[in-house]
Amino acid sequence: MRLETVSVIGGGAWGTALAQAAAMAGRTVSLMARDAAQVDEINTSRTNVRYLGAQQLHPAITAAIAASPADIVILAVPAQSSRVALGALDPALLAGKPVVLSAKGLETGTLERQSEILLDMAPDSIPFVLSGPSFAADVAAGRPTAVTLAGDDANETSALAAALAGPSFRPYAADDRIGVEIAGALKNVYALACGAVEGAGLGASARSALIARAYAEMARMVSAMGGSATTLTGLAGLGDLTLTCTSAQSRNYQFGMALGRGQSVEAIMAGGAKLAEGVATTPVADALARSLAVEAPLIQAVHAVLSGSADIATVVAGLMSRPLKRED
Ligand SMILES: NC(=O)C1=CN([C@@H]2O[C@H](COP(=O)(O)OP(=O)(O)OC[C@H]3O[C@@H](n4cnc5c(N)ncnc54)[C@H](OP(=O)(O)O)[C@@H]3O)[C@@H](O)[C@H]2O)C=CC1
Ligand SMILES: O=C(CO)COP(=O)(O)O
Repeated sequence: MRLETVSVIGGGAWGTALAQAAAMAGRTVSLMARDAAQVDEINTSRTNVRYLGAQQLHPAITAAIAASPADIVILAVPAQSSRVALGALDPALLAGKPVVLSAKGLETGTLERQSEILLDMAPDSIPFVLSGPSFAADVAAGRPTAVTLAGDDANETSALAAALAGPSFRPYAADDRIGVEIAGALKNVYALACGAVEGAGLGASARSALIARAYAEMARMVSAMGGSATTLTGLAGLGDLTLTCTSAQSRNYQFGMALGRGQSVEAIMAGGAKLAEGVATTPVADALARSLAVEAPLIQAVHAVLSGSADIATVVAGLMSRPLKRED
C-alpha cells in the first residue's frame, strides 16, 4: 500500500488539525474546504482563523475547494454530514483507498456508525477509524497526543499508523472498529452529562461517579453491538471519556454546562454553540440501546433532558433512586 499523499475532506477544526498532523508526519497533504475565502486564507496566510485561531499551518498542506486524489483519504466532517460529503466525492478517490473516519457520532435515522456509512457509499474503500483524546488545538500545535487507529487488517493498520505518526502524534493500531466507533460516539453523550453536572453545581464527586457508570454503560453498549469491551481500556475509551468528561475545552462539555445552568437546547443553539456531536448522537444511542435491550439509564437521562421531557433535577433524582445493585 503506497501511503505518501493524504487528502483531508473537511476544513474545520479537526480536518485542519489532522492535515497538520499528517504534514508533520512527512506526508504531502491536500485539504478540501468548501469555502473559497478559507481556502485562500490557508494557502496564503497559512492560518484557518475561524477554526484554529492564529495557529500557523505546515507548508506541506495545500487547501482546495475540490478533493484531490491521494493514497490516504481522511474524512473529517461532522458525523451527520459524512454521507453527503462522501456522496459529493468522485468515487475514484475512494475506490480501493484507505479511508480514515474521524467523526465521532452515530447517524440520525439510519443509526449507523461512520464505517457503515462509508461502506454504504463506497463499498470498495478500506475503512479505518481514528479516535481518542485529541483536541484539534492540541494536535495542530504539536502538543503530544496519542490516538487509536482501528482497521480490519493488522498489517495495513500498522502501516497506516506509521504513515500518520509524527513527533507529537502517536497512533496505536487496533482491530476493533466497532468498539472504537461506539466509544467515540458515546463519550460525547456522557460529556454532555458531565458538563450538565458542573453547570448545575452538583459537585466533582457526582461527576466522577457519572464517568465510572458511563464506562460501565459504554461497555454494555459496545458488547451488545459486537465490539470488545476491552477496547474501552484504551485511548478511544477511557482516554477520550476522561478528556471530554472533565474538560471545559470540550464543546460537548460546554454545551452540557449550559444545559446545567438551565438553558434550553434551542437557546444554546441560537447562541451560536459550536458543534456538539452528542446532541445528535444521544437519541440515536437511546434507540440503539432500546433495540438491543441494553440497560442505558445515563443515555436515557441525557435524552430526556435534551428532548425537554425532564429537567436535570428530575433525572438526577431518578438515577439516584434506581434499585440498588451490585457494581458491574
Ligand atoms: N475538534 C476536535 O477537537 C475534534 C473533533 N473530532 C470530530 O471531528 C468531526 C468534525 O468536527 P470539527 O472539525 O471539530 O467540526 P467543525 O465544526 O470545526 O468543522 C466542521 C467542518 O466540516 C465542514 N463540512 C460540513 N459539512 C460538510 C460537507 N457536506 N462537505 C464538506 N465539508 C463539510 C464544515 O464546513 P464549513 O466551514 O464550510 O461549514 C467545517 O469545515 C466531529 O465528528 C468531531 O466529533 C474528533 C476529534 C477532535
Ligand atoms: O473528541 C474530542 C476530543 O477527543 C473533541 O471533543 P468535543 O467535540 O467535545 O470538543
